[in-house]
Amino acid sequence: MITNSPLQTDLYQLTMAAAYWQAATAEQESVFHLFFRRLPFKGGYAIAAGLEPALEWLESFRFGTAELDYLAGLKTKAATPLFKEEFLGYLGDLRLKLDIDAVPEGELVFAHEPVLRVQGPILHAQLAETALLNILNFQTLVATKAARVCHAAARSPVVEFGYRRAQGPDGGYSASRAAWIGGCTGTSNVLAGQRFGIPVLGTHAHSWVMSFDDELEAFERYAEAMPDNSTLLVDTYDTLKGVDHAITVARKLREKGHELNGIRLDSGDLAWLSQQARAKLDAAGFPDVKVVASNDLDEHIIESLRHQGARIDTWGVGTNLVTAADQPALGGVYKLAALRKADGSWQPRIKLSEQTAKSSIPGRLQVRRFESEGMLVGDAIYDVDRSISGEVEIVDPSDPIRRKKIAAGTVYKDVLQPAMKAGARVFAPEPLAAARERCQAALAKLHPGILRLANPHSYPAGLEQGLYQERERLLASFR
Ligand SMILES: Nc1ncnc2c1ncn2[C@@H]1O[C@H](COP(=O)(O)OP(=O)(O)OP(=O)(O)O)[C@@H](O)[C@H]1O
Ligand SMILES: O=P(O)(O)OC[C@H]1O[C@H](OP(=O)(O)OP(=O)(O)O)[C@H](O)[C@@H]1O
Ligand SMILES: O=C(O)c1cccnc1
Repeated sequence: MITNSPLQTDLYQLTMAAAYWQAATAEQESVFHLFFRRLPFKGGYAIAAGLEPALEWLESFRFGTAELDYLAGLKTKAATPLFKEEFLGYLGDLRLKLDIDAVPEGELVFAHEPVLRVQGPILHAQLAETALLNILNFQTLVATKAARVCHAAARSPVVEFGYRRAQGPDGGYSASRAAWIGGCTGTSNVLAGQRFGIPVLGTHAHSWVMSFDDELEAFERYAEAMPDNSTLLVDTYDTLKGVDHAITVARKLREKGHELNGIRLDSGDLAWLSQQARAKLDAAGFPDVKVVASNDLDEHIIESLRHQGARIDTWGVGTNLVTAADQPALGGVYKLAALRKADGSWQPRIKLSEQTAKSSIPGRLQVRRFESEGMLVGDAIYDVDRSISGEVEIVDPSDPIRRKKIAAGTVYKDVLQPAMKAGARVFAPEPLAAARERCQAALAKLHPGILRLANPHSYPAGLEQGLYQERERLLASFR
């Protein structure tokens, strides 16, 4: 795995840092927000993930001798040093003094809402941008994909099998973590098991069967070695004969006081084969032997298989989950939203765009999430420096005609929680299971129409009316 380094950044962050330092604006107090503009997978929600590794990165931020020596060796086209020695001395002493307010891991997040609010000296906030985006974009994407896959599987377990096809060692490692937050039951990735406490699960490969002259012998030898942990892969030659061989082994195991765990299907028509396999296992007296299926599964195939009446108990999902194959990047951005003036007040900053919806949201933002009768009813992005109370009107920044009024007195919580103050953690790292539970609890509060995979209802998340007007005013001032 990559060890944390302050060089996990784009060169322009360091050249800007040098320029802030030279311009004597490095200490200018600023606020940035990390957010995305569109929900991934054309879905109705996203699941925030990656905060803990992001905090670890921020905490470990130090330029040591090796990093400074490397930067000292960088040259311009004119063969002069890119960075002044004095600036490198400044970097050597630099400790990030940022305040971080964040959406907790496993919590729901919607388009335009800050996943993180980063406040502190602008040079510090700038040096954190690239690593924060890298960590949060990917883990949020995979946690969301996992939540979709698990939703398709209804209550049956989904095991993440993706490490071999993930985007490199670190991609696979982060993906196992995020997939568990999003709802997977376990992973085949042993390192993720050790580091994060995720249950490790698995069957065996085709190579095991191919290493013997016949399949029955292969199954018998495996069951001898793993009498209480055998799920036999039955599709190497002829799947239904493979099921018969597995039943023979299940009988022998039972004679010795053990039970076969399951069989795995990895090719062919998984709906039909699972029904045939279930019928054979039940008829032979093995109703508790599970049918596991794998083979390029994703949420859409799983949903289709369930509608076809497939008798699959456990789903093994690799490639499409850990690579988020249908949308390989989230597109989260990190935008400056406010600067503190000499008198202590905050001055909003906005990035303009041709499309109003793509212009950034100014201010120091928080998200108020409203709930009625146990279900979420809407999110209002508001500026913490403008109080909101009474009836709240939410305006969709992509389509201002879409508005929703939330009655005064509706139950709410503010979603962003303090995570760091002046570079120090506010809370001890939580067990990963807490994020997973938070995710399950949050999804249970979403209307089924929003959870739907295809063409979901859109959850009312947008700008609180006062913030919307302030943004319009700022936009108009530039026109
Ligand atoms: N009943 C089904 N309905 C929808 N999709 C299915 C069904 N059964 C299998 N699939 C999916 O179809 C895709 C391709 O399966 P296909 O049968 O073409 O290849 P395969 O069985 O892997 O072939 P091979 O023997 O070469 O491994 C996989 O993504 C698989 O999950
Ligand atoms: O299809 P995915 O969702 O990515 O799930 C993981 C796949 O990896 C394994 O295949 P592989 O051919 O690598 O090894 P095997 O010989 O054990 O089947 C396994 O059998 C699954 O098909
Ligand atoms: O244990 C398994 O069955 C497994 C593990 C990784 C990839 N495919 C399958």
